[in-house]
Amino acid sequence: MSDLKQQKCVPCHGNDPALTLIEIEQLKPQIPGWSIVEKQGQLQLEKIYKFSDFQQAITFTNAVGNIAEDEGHHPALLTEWGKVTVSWWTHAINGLHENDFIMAAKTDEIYAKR
Ligand SMILES: C[C@H](O)[C@H](O)[C@H]1CNC2=NC(N)=NC(=O)C2=N1
Repeated sequence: MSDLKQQKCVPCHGNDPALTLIEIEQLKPQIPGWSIVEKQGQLQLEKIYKFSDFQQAITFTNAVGNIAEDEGHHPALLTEWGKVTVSWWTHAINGLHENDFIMAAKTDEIYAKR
């Protein structure tokens, strides 16, 4: 399988099935440090990134927002002093799609290159 962070999100209109638990377990090793959490009955990818002040956290938040707009796939972002909590899931299917793993990998790349 090619590197997730090099992939583009595919349009998801709610017809695709959510990933199965087996598919999720197969993809998870490619996004180390991300947790699978269940919120309001939906599986989501979640990761907390650490920073040394608020400015760095908000700069990272904006960079993640920019790739979300580029890819047409949007996260939940909680920006606090010194940390940003990023959550990816696919609203259209109330669950996880490969797009979420692609975006998680791209989020890690932004953090690594900041
Ligand atoms: C029309 C538009 O592409 C859709 O509403 C997109 C926008 N961004 C999205 N982001 C996420 N995370 N899930 C979606 O289902 C979704 N749908």
